[in-house]
Amino acid sequence: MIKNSLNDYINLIRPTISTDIIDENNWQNISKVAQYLPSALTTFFGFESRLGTPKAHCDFLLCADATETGKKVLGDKEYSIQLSENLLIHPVWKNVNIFGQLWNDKGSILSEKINNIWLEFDIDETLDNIPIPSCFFAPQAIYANQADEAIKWVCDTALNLLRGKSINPEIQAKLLTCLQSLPSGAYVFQIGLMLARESDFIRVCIRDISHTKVIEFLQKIGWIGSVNELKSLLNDLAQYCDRIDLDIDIGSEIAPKIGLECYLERQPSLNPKWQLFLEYLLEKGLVIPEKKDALLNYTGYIREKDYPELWPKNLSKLSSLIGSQYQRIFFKSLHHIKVVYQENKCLEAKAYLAVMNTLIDQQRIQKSKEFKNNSIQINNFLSEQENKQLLNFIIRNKNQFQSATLHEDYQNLGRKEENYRLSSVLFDFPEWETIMRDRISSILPDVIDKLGIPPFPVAHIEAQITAHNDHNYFKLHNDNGTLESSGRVLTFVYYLCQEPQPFTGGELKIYNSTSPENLKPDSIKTIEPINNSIVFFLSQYMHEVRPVNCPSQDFAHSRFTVNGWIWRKN
Ligand SMILES: O=C(O)CCC(=O)C(=O)O
Ligand SMILES: [Fe+2]
Repeated sequence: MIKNSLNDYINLIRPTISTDIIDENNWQNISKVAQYLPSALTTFFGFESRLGTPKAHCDFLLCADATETGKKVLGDKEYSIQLSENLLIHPVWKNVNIFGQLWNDKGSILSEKINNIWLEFDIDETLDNIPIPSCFFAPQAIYANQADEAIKWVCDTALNLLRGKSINPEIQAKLLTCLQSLPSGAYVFQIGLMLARESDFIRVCIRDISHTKVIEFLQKIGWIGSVNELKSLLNDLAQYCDRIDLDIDIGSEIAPKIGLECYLERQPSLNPKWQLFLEYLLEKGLVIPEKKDALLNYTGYIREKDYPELWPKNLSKLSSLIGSQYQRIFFKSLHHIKVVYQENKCLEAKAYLAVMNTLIDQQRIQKSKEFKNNSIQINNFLSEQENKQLLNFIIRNKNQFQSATLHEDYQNLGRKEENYRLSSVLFDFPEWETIMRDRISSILPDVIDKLGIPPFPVAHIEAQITAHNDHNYFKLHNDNGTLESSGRVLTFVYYLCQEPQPFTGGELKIYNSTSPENLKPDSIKTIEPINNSIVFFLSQYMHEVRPVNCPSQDFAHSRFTVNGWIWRKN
């Protein structure tokens, strides 16, 4: 229908997405929407998948960003690409366009305050009319102390324009109460109207609200629902997720339905917590097995050379201009999973599957590929029986452990601050040390091969046993940064603990960097301390042990490791 429509992008990614997520019929309906929208509207779009039902049906959403052409398409009259006339006959699109015009006006409050806009389309079975979006915008963070100032522009300008009429004063008052009641540190990152659903509610999304503060906040703003149920759900989710954002709907009352946006760092291949989280959702009946598997396989990227015939024409033209150091890719990632809670209703989970079209630096890709292989984790390293025996040995020898912080060995790391490392260590365990050394030696050639590093002559294997109990950690360091430690080539860490795991946290994070100065947060590898697994990595990489949370504080419940270093002969 229009030239260079979003359908060019849809057709490209379509073959790479499982039919357990989006079936033929759903794709057709998504295309009916996308044909109206210029691809210049977005570099970041995605699908909302209901996980509990076998129906492979997603809704479609896209983000128009203030720093990209998306903003211009929505309302810059001078720009070469405009919203289609066919859309603008509808009042909702007219309002979006008027909103977009003010957003594009440099001196305006919207131009100052709004970072991006999301348009969300409910994809219906039979979709013959023009698509109508619900609309969310991302304001600059709004904290409690900015409530009075924010409420004015949010209601009088932003929501007013989108809705096409002023917001009911009762709802405005409720919104103000919500903003004022935000716990310290928490902020609103998104505000939306369900324009497609004829609902008067205002959706408010809140970030950096600790899960322990959610209930207090909800009660303060007058939410009615089962506090105990929600509390136990939040406690469960907090164990699997790195962050939970809170979505509430504000009308003259707070809606009983609460959305919990669950975020995990990185993608499933680099963060095993995704799998654990999805298994939890499966156990609760919130995701069907097919969709769980499809989600775990969703991540990936698409390059021009993979699908030359499907590659959008306008992008091919661009790629000849940008030169060979940069390459455009479509990157598919799991954005987050939302769990929806409402008293006396079944819980529901929805996944947000993102597609990002971005330029990447070839050299950087190569580097991070190399890094991905620079640690390996092997499960079931000892037999089940040995694993239990070693654990019992450690627990029996509790009194032989000494504080790690004070030990001279760690003074060698060049970090002498007292609180750099908190844990306790056992240095003397000759029988088990021999067993561990032998086992490690026997697989070492294979490990070196898998890591893709050149073989090196081994001098000796140094080992110790470490216990991380409640609030213990090991801050960022590397293991061979001093003259004395420079002969260490590989670090190994064998994890053991009681089952089920009596602590949370304690992940080992390995950075793609050998110095603390240029840590790249986009290439961190997270290792979960899985019982009876062993990890090997290059000692030169910066790494840290995240704080352990071990509520019982019982020594026997610690995160134990037999850890050490493989030295190079020189
Ligand atoms: O316990 C771990 O996961 C890593 C320990 C470590 O970095 C060390 O002992 O140097
Ligand atoms: Fe270390």
